[in-house]
Amino acid sequence: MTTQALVEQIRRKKSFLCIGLDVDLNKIPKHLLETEDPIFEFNKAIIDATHHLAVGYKPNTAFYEAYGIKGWKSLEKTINYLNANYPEIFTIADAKRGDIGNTSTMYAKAFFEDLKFDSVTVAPYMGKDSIEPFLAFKNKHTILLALTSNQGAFDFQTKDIEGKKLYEQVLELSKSYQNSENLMYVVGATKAEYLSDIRKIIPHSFLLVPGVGAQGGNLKDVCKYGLNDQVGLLINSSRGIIYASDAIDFAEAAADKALELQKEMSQILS
Ligand SMILES: O=c1ccn([C@@H]2O[C@H](COP(=O)(O)O)[C@@H](O)[C@H]2O)c(=O)[nH]1
Repeated sequence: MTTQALVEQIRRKKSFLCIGLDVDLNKIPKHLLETEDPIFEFNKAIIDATHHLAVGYKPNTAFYEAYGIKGWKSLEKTINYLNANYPEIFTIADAKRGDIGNTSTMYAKAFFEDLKFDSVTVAPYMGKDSIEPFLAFKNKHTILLALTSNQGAFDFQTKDIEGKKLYEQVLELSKSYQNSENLMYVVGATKAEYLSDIRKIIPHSFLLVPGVGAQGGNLKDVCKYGLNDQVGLLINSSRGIIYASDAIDFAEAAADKALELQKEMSQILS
């Protein structure tokens, strides 16, 4: 998907919401456990109930890998279902990959060619030759971890190195990579106070912002400095939406939570 198609969808739906599909079999309604593929049935119901309110879905691959080959099959069915039924939706494989060049190419093929995701999250720690293989794919997006939402972000990412914070170095250096127009960045909603400085370095890039909802991040705080002329934000909420109810009405309850965020976004955009 092109960035322009994503921006058009955001403007049409008045939403920049991304719903995280982090499926935990201990948290989903019990009746689904009797079906052949509970993870897929759960995702399908959530997607059907919320697709008009969200512009993206983000399965975190850990929640599928944890269930072995069955989990990977559920991930494949989920992305195929999205691409077949809602082709306008932006899809993110939250896999946090990155390795030496030839291995990164294989990761990129797995997520962009085999599973046909629009984007994948990548860790920047191994540098340029670990990231450029992902960037080589046209109309696919590489979402680089910049300043993450967790407490451990302060262990390394905010450390001063030669007068700049490490995450600032990541943002600046990555702009010089080949095909850097295919880059987006992860910035946690819990780090909203850094967004004004971040926007000085990457004013035009899209940011994937997890941490709203269960982690305590706030939509308004993020939008204050995070928005740009193309909106430039994808706000993710996973547990706060998909586990709104563990009863038969789970999909409707998720839609209600998604609607609350979409309404707030619609107001902010107008
Ligand atoms: O900095 C980061 C990077 C990724 N995540 C992921 O986003 C979701 C957040 O889930 P919630 O339930 O809305 O808290 C999850 O998949 C994380 O692994 C993040 O939270 N922070």
